[in-house]
Amino acid sequence: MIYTVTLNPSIDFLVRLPEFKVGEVNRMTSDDKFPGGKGINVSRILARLDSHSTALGFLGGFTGAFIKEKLEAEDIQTDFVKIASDTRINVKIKSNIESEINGAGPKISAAERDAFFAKLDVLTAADIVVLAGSAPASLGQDFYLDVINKIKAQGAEFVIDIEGDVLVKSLANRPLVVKPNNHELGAIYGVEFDSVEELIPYGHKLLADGAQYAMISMAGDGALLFADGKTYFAKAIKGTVKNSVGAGDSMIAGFVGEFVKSHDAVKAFRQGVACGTATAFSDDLAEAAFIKEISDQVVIEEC
Ligand SMILES: Nc1ncnc2c1ncn2[C@@H]1O[C@H](COP(=O)(O)OP(=O)(O)OP(=O)(O)O)[C@@H](O)[C@H]1O
Ligand SMILES: O=P(O)(O)OC[C@@]1(O)O[C@H](CO)[C@@H](O)[C@@H]1O
Repeated sequence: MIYTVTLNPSIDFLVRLPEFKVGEVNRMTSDDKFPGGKGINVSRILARLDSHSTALGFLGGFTGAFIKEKLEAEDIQTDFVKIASDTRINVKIKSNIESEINGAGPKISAAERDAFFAKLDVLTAADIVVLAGSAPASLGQDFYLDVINKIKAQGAEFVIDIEGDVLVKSLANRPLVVKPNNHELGAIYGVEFDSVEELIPYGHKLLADGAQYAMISMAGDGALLFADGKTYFAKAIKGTVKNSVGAGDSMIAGFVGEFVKSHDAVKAFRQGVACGTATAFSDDLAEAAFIKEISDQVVIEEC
């Protein structure tokens, strides 16, 4: 069974306007509200690919109720800890430039934190847990290290998609796959990359430091896979970007969903790239038929 953990879910409030003018009243031309947060996005894509997952984390207030209702309407099993504070709302501005304003997240009490750990008691060696996105400020990013210890103690595998030094610290526990984007990878190792070639040694470093597989996503510049000492490149597919929010999460979902079935990392990478690309070219997360259409166009070559 695949579990996803979203410690800090969000309603993604997507607003469209022709030009965003700072310091003035801006009027939207249209808007949408989506259930968001990285782990939740992974569960939503998995469901579209007919892969079952259970979404875990913290949800509270009217915002939390909205997310739960939307996930249940998509037949996604949920087992969130109900919290006293409201789940955050993240604003995604689609305009002449794309901007995002993400909340710090609600207060999580000690009892709510303990209730979350109790949910992990069900994990077994047959499970994979996808940990994705920020932790609410009240928990702190180091909380992930305790969660990983618990997952390992239960004998389960984990996948981690978070920013910063906690990602690096998690590598020693052998995550199944990690997927920093090129900017996150540069920030982790304190380097700036001018070309794809310059990224490659750092992708192998992720494996040397403990990751079983690593992908590096590069938005409109494609993606890299590091597997069994080899490097693979997937060239970006051309298309019209509608909303790239969740492209990275879709890529993780595609990889994990396929890897669970075939244990073939290259096949899983292809599905990951297809899901990420299809989401970038969709208003919400991608639908299954579009993922299939894009998948036929993905070309992967060994570098
Ligand atoms: N503009 C684009 N054109 C083509 N493919 C794209 C584009 N944006 C994303 N993709 C595909 O989706 C993958 C993941 O996207 P990206 O690198 O933006 O992830 P991310 O930075 O983690 O995204 P996010 O945090 O918004 O979910 C890319 O490697 C690429 O294959
Ligand atoms: O603030 P975090 O947890 O880092 O990221 C949260 C978020 O930006 O990530 C998803 C897209 O990847 C969105 O659904 C959500 O709003």
